[in-house]
Amino acid sequence: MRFSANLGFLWKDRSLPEAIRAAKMAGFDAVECHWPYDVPAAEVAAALGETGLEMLGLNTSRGDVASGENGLSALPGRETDARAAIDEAISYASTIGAANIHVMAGFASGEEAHRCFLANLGYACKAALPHGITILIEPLNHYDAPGYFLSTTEQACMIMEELGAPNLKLMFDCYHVQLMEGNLTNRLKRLLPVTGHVQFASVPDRGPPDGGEVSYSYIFGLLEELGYDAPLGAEYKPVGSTENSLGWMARQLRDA
Ligand SMILES: O=C(O)C(=O)CO
Repeated sequence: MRFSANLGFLWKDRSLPEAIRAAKMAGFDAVECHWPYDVPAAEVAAALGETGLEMLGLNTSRGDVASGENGLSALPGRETDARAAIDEAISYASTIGAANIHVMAGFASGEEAHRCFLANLGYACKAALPHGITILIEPLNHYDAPGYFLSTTEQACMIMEELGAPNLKLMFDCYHVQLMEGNLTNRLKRLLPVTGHVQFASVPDRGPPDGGEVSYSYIFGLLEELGYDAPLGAEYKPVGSTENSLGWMARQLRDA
């Protein structure tokens, strides 16, 4: 069982290179992040090289955060900005050797938004392919992100089927999926072949995975049984220091 530290939430008080070093010290097998763009990619690449950790993925930029944007790729009329964000993510990911890019849809609904998202994802998949990069789409729950375009794995599957791109996969975040759809066991069994990355956090608090309504020791065991051996993304919000939130990992690795 291997774990990836999501540095969008863990060691958020440190610079990205320092957070990578902290994740290594704490025993994580990999790291992932949200929006690394204000840190020069060379600095991130140096910290990854020094620690031997792989950056599994990053998100496309959200757009104008001050005005409440949370992604651009499903916003009709914003194709130029969406594709610039995709190009930026591909350039950053290829410099630091990140294998996945989560293309963020944004707040939108309806048929026009669906067509816009498909077209931008088609652009992203084609541009990412020569770099060996996988494009991920992630359903976000409507409690944290009301009005976000992509909110269920069912919708994500329809999009993946319609586009049919070989490098388009699902980001299965157990936290979001449990809040929107539940039935985690059957969904993981069914969707693992089209899943590019798995993330987790307690439900409903988005805290460490040792409390709340989901038994993650069961979910981690299930994933292992299903032969999924990629690092699992710890994307939770620690209360207090990240180090003090890591008891779950020590227990998990001890009991494995
Ligand atoms: O909320 C998430 O899971 C995201 O990756 C977007 O920030």
